Amino acid sequence: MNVEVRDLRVDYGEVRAVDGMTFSLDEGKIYGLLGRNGSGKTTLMSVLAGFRRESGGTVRVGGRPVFENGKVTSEICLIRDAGETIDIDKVDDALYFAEWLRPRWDAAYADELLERFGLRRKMSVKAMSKGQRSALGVVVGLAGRSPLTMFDESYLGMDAPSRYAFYDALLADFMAHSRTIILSTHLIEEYSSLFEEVMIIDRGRLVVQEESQTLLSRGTAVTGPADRVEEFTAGLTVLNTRRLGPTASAMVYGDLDEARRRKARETGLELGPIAMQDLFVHLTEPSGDAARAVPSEDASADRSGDTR
Ligand SMILES: Nc1ncnc2c1ncn2[C@@H]1O[C@H](COP(=O)(O)OP(=O)(O)OP(=O)(O)O)[C@@H](O)[C@H]1O
Repeated sequence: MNVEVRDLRVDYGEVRAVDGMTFSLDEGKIYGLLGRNGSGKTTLMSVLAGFRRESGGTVRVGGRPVFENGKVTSEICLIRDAGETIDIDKVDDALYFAEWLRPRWDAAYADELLERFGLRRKMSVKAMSKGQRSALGVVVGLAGRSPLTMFDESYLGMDAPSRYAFYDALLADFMAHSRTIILSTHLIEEYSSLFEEVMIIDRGRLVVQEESQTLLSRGTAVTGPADRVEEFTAGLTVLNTRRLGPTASAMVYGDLDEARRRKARETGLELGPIAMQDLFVHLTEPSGDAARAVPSEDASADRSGDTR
């Protein structure tokens, strides 16, 4: 299901949690939603799921408004963190409700996933560990096959083997049953290979929306003698510089064409990739407006109010 958001604002009293976001999401893609604590990820997804009404702007999912629109919300699933299912008695009840709510529910697949995560239908939800409750959320989110499925830090408490089982199941099921998936996470490196596109939000605003590979290709680590690094990076957007004695390593954001890359190598500089997590940290630096200084085309369109 495609998503169209225009100038979205969400206020909690005096607090503006989402501050004028405009973006579009395509059908059949996996999006990573990244942002520091309190940047507005949960609020944004709550509005996309129809749990909360927007304070201003418009939200359309599959071309239709979402809030208090049962036809649309039955096609949307937002799995939040592990505490949410705690009021439900047994795993069986959680699955019963999920099946009742979700028109595309696949019961056989739900059973397969339960087994994969070591869960049983008779288990008491209250007695489950945090990781087991997260795994139950994953089962509900995947077996629901909702055309817009969102997982909001749904890995909390899950150990590494369970998280990897989640990533494998998500990719395999997405390949078999295409839908729009949004994954919000702080485990950026672990998740990054799942994302086709990345959205970075900062203080309620969208600062980057890029294909994952494009975003990664915009970051380059330039390493070598400090004076040459300084000379080479003059005029470029430098997110961060580290010095170790006479050597410096600068994190450059922006496209470096082949001529520049050749020049760097000829002057004895090394060029390397930057991890998505490092890019994220520096693009959302509270002190500097790095991302705002070097917006992606999509995000700059967002701020100027253009449509994509
Ligand atoms: N119910 C609420 N009442 C008042 N303010 C709220 C409420 N929920 C969220 N906020 C505020 O809105 C802002 C965005 O919060 P939100 O939970 O959407 O961020 P987040 O990006 O999901 O954070 P985290 O990564 O820590 O989960 C924060 O400043 C938060 O304090």
